Amino acid sequence: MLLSTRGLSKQFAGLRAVEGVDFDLPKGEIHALIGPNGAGKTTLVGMISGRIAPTAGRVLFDGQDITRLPAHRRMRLGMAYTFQITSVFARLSVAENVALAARRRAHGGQVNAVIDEVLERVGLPDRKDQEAGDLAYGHQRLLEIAMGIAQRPRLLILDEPTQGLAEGEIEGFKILIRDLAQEATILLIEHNMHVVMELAGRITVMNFGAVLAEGTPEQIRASREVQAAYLGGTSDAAAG
Ligand SMILES: Nc1ncnc2c1ncn2[C@@H]1O[C@H](COP(=O)(O)OP(=O)(O)OP(=O)(O)O)[C@@H](O)[C@H]1O
Repeated sequence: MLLSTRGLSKQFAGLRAVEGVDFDLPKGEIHALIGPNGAGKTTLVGMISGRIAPTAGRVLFDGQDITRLPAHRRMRLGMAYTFQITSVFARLSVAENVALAARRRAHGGQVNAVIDEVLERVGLPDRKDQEAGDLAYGHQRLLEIAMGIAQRPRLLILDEPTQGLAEGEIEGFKILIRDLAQEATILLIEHNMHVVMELAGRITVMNFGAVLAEGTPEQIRASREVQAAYLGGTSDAAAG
């Protein structure tokens, strides 16, 4: 396993946002985390990445207990995280944004090589010198992914990466993720069920802070519990 959680829990005041989650992510998998709004997905991933301190439980990365490691130390171990809301530096150029991320792992002349390589991979090589804030929204999301890849992560966590993307951009995103999966394990919080069903090898469904179901896309699509969580059990919500 590249990543495991055991009994991972977070309470905000009286609210149990995440409760006793045991989660396992094998190396090389594309894994989707889905669930209704407020199910606890972002909180769970926040505890995995080190942005949120758990109330109870443990996080293991490549066999090491990292529960108490700060986020920047987890990055150095090979975790990269892109946010739900774009987090690019609007006044810096595309290349400068990538350089900030690349310097976490590369040095000197290597940084320029990493910039060229990752911008090529996400399809933004022509945008290198443009101010990031001037990019179209979909391109800003791709830039964020480029910043993630530039850290050469072993685990890449993407929080709602296709939100706000146009249909054509989503096609490009799927190709990009399949390509990235050759070298990194991918954990994807995603609301677009078509993307989830096409990309994910396995899916974990959360509801009310707990894991409701886990399985292949076929198993999740067929699960009555999952259908109930999404639509009161009346339809095949998980299919689309
Ligand atoms: N900092 C916080 N303080 C208090 N409550 C919070 C905080 N962060 C999240 N919550 C609550 O915890 C619960 C889980 O939220 P979380 O954002 O993890 O869900 P989610 O599954 O990611 O939802 P969405 O799909 O809408 O992003 C929600 O009820 C939310 O209101």
